[in-house]
Amino acid sequence: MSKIPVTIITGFLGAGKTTLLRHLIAQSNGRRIAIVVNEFGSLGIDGETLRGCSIPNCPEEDIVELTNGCLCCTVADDFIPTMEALLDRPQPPEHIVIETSGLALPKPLLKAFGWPSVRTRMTVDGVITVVDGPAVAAGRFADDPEAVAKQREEDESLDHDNPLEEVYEDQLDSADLVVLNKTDLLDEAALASVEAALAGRKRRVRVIRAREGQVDPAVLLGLSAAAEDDLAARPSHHDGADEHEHDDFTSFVLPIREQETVERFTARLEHVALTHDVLRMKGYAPIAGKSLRLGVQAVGSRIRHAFEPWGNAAQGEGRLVVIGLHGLDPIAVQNSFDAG
Ligand SMILES: Nc1nc2c(ncn2[C@@H]2O[C@H](COP(=O)(O)OP(=O)(O)OP(=O)(O)O)[C@@H](O)[C@H]2O)c(=O)[nH]1
Repeated sequence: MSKIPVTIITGFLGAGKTTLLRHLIAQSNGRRIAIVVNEFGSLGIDGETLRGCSIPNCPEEDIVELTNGCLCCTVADDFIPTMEALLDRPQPPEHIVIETSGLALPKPLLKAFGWPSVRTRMTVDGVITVVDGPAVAAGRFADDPEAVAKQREEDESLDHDNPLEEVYEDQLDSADLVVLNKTDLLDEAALASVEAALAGRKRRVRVIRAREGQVDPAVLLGLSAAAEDDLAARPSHHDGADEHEHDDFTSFVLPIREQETVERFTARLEHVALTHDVLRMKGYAPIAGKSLRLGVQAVGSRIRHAFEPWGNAAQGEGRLVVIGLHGLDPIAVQNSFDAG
């Protein structure tokens, strides 16, 4: 029996993983693809976004959500049973795509594919790392990405005390393919500089540019990497550690009451982004006089919004998932939102 290929999509918070997945589903040409979405925090926004994608060949039951946080800590209880359940369906998927949380270290997930019940039936076709071009160009993960890449080549024991940088580098160092996304927000010189930094890394992988995650599925699927057999070539800052810390990051959900207008709501979000060091906000709000809800996405201070159906969510009850570094105070963020 041939093994079912699994593609892992990783990449930092807000890099464009869900956007890329939507494109992939829309272009799947009837191929039976099951999607497993792992979220950091307790509210599954990505799964909902995908379910609401209204793409005809994307049935809801093919989207499975794991919202219990870190995959590697829930492998036995959550992840393995989920994968087994997918395999045991009367019509098993032809391909499985896993979107990891933007804060996930991919290596523990790769290790899970060594589990006996999974190893015989699935193989990791490839790890695709989506990179947020503007965030890297702005030095969000390292003060000077090029200098760090160079230094890293020279010094294996380089001390990284920035948890963001560690996550970002672990995601890159597990990749079989890097998608440099949001090219519309960078000029050619900035793109070339980010590419140079990526090319300077020890693990050499192909980098392709993308806008709105638009990459041909033929490029993404079918890499035949068998990554589970190739762990040693994918270094991690956490190699050798039995457990890793989750305390670096925090996530909470704020209830959002009805907002007077779209502008008032986004102004409040902007105020939060300016006054607190938030990494990511996503959610939805009721807007006075509107039957649809307003979906919002914020990466740093860049905010996007669009009206969307309420789906299965309770009508009129808005929610905002906020993710930041440890110590981000929910009450202070709520106050900042209210004052905005
Ligand atoms: N300008 C621009 N925005 C983009 C592009 N791709 C994605 N976005 C926007 O970036 C935001 C984050 O995109 P997502 O696809 O939700 O990112 P993600 O990696 O799934 O985010 P997490 O699951 O929270 O880690 C959304 O507002 C997208 O619309 C792009 O190529 N250009």
